[in-house]
Amino acid sequence: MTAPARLSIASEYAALLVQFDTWMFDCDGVLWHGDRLIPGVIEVLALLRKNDKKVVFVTNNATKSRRSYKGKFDALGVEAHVDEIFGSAYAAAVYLSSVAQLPKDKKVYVIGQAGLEEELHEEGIAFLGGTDPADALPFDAASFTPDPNVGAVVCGLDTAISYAKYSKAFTYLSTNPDCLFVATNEDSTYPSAHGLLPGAGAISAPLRYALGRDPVCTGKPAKVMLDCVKAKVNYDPKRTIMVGDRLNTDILFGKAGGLATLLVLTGITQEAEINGPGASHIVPDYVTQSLADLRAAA
Ligand SMILES: O=C(O)[C@H](O)[C@H](O)COP(=O)(O)O
Ligand SMILES: [Mg+2]
Repeated sequence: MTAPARLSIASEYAALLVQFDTWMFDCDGVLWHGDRLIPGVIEVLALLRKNDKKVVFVTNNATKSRRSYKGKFDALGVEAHVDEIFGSAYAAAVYLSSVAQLPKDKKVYVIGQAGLEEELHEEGIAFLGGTDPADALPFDAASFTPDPNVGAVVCGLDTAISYAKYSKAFTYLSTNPDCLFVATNEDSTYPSAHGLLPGAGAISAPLRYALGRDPVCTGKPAKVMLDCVKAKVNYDPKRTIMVGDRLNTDILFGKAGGLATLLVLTGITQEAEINGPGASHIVPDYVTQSLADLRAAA
């Protein structure tokens, strides 16, 4: 199994800058932890833009829409434009409208937060559940009447998850064989500003177990996520690099898309997963400790 090239000297970072015109960045664990920016990120992104590089952000975090991510970038002082931002909430909405072609009279039952609702709305898809306060009330099976127009259940990171939400989603999916089951992403953990927390994959897991059925995943490494990028961004895969912190989403996404891959160790992946006997079979092209290391290329 080939080993990744461990970057360490300025000339190696400078060589990457010359070799790649388009830089795709994962967000959680690469740019920030929660609302805490990783030091050096602003300088590196500014260096890339100064060198006329294309910058794209591709996050599996479905809690925010592209528009609300633009607000987060602005608040953190990071230059970003809505058309450079791609989230798994957007990919899920595009999947439902353009790939699954959910009939216009059908609705989506949402397990997730405002980002998912905003992207569904933007795609003209009606939904219920999500952040609706009524959905947080205790579940009463005797009085629950499923909405007959629900044609899909979409599950994303939901920090207000409840048994009531699981029961409604389970009812829609178990009583209607035609009801689509979509997961925005399957990240097992979320690198918050205060350490790891359960990720979206841990939110959909109880439904998968109860149903004995796997959802269609629209986030990285799924092809539909890269198709969303391709539809808006013109790039040459041979001169594009994907920078991520998780092997089974970001690096797999890059490899599947024919991109070069750079793993950073500021997020999920630990050293033992890329070196030694327990190393993963998913091998990035390059590894560096932090995105900030690219400042050496200046
Ligand atoms: O859903 C999750 O678990 C998190 O959003 C996860 O951190 C994915 O975010 P990304 O690293 O793709 O920005
Ligand atoms: Mg990440």
